[in-house]
Amino acid sequence: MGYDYALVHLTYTVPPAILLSILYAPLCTRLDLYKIVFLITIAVTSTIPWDSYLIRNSIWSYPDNAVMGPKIFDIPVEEVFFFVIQTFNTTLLYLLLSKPTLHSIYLAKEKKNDKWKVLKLGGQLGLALIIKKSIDWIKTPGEYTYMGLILVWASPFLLLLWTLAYQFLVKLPLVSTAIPIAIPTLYLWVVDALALHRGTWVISSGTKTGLYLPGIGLEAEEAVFFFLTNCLIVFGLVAFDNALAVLNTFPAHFPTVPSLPTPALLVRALLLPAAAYDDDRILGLRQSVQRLKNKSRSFYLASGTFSGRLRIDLIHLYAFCRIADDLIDNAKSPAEAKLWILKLRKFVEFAYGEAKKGPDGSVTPATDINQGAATLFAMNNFPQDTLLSLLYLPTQRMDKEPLFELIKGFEMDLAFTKDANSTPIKTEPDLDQYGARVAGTVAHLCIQLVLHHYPGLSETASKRVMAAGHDMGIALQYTNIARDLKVDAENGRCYVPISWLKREKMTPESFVSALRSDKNEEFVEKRIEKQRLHLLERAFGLYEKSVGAIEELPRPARASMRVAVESYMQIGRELRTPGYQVKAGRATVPTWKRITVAWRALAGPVHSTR
Ligand SMILES: CC(C)=CCC/C(C)=C/CC/C(C)=C/CC/C(C)=C/[C@@H]1[C@@H](COP(=O)(O)OP(=O)(O)O)[C@]1(C)CC/C=C(\C)CC/C=C(\C)CCC=C(C)C
Repeated sequence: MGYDYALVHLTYTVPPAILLSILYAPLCTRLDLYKIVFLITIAVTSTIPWDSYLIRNSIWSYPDNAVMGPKIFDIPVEEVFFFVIQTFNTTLLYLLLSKPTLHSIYLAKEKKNDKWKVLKLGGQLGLALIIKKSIDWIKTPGEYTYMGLILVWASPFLLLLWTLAYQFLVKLPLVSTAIPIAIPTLYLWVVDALALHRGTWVISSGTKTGLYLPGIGLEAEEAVFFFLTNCLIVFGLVAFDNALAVLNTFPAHFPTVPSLPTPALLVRALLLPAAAYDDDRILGLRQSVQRLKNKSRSFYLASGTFSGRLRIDLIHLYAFCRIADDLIDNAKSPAEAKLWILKLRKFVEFAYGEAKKGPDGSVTPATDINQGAATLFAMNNFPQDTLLSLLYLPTQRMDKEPLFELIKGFEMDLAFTKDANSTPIKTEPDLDQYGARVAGTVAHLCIQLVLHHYPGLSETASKRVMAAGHDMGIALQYTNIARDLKVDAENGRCYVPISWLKREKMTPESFVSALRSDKNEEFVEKRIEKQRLHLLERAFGLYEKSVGAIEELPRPARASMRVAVESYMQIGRELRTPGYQVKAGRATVPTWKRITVAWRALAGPVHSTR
């Protein structure tokens, strides 16, 4: 009896497991736990018979003085623990690295005889040849026996996973495929070489090739073994995510998706022929994600922490809001902006207008991509690259009133006709109303989506979170205005209420001129800063009043909502830091700080104005 093998775990496999667990804990969902347990169960059950066979046939062995003693089917318990910990570590690394990935956008509809068929067949053929060769090697015992045994065990699983998930294995970013294979493989090569040199485990000499990995002197079989086992784990996870992406993306095939899909449902999703995929849905999602990625660093980061169909709905909602705001903001004339407002209203009317009431009073809701009037209207009136995002706005899951209110908010901006003095924001209540329209509404819609996907909150609690969300939306809008004072001034806009400016003996026009100038006297700069701080004071007042309500939201959306709010309010915290200089007209939050803020928000309630 000895502790050498146990020591290998204590020194090399357990510390990374602890580190990865600490890093991933705030991001971990029930679905992630399900994936981890699923993968470990498959890894352990599929490896035990093979490993046991190898030990009983003396391909490798463990000196008595290196292991503690207890065995399962002749395998030392330390070795069984190895299957568990290796799968755990590689899985956590994969989950961590692929958190930002929205898997649905990597699905691809297949057409007859396109490149996908060739690729799938090529991979299958390659793996089938490997299986054939390894059987030949096993049949003639000798120096290729161990290599043959490794390949004959791993390749059929790889063949199966390739057949089910080849699209994702090829298309996913390398950070979700190659990196989580490469890092644990290189690490385990070093650990294995050290253990072999110490004699913790021994490979018999008659059944190995005698080839070594240059540099660390590791047997080729061991190098192949660790590479393939990590491939198996990552391929398995990719197939799992492929199945989830199919389930989440195609409601026509899978109307409802349980929070923890059964293995049978996952297999059914993987077996859906890629020719049956709805490519408009995939393209629409790709366009909405691209818009989110290009336009908002805060919400893009936050979107990665939401999951399933809620994440998809929020991304389409963001795209709709962004498209509407941009069409109006970038219009070449007030007349064009007015026309966009009319068109947006009409589009929303059409999008909601298709619900039909039957003679018995039953309501047939509009389908979420309206093949009827809304589609036709959008095709005739909106730019090509906005169509799919508009059409996939999740109208059946949200009220229409907030959307009309949002458009009313955009309409308020049209009042800035001649100069900044024509502002519609005369008093603080005017600014609150503007914030309620452009942001309170967005909060209402976001919360509605959350409550649709995670139902069960009582009516009173729902009302409470809606009211708090409304205030939080206004808080974000105040922050947005404080950040964009200079940018808005360049466009002749001033959102600071006239009543506030009056106290400083300023008008919107003089305030805008000061913001545009680089040569202000110190007292003018101080006045500008005072207005910015006043806006932020109100922003944080509203934030403090409403932030607690996030903890009343359904648990699966709580932490993600915290990230969305906190990563935006961080802009306000930066602006409030004494001595902070606004660069290029806009306050930005460095990436490392964004990630830290998001991580802290995921870990638990934040409640901080500083
Ligand atoms: C995670 C994810 C994808 C969320 C989507 C959130 C979403 C739909 C945002 C829409 C943003 C948008 C373009 C709205 C148009 C009107 C507008 C410009 C509003 C301002 C947003 C700023 O966005 P951005 O900085 O990108 O815009 P500009 O560069 O300035 O043009 C706003 C500041 C409003 C955003 C308001 C919210 C997202 C609501 C926040 C409140 C909650 C989520 C509720 C919290 C819950 C409780 C219970 C308190």
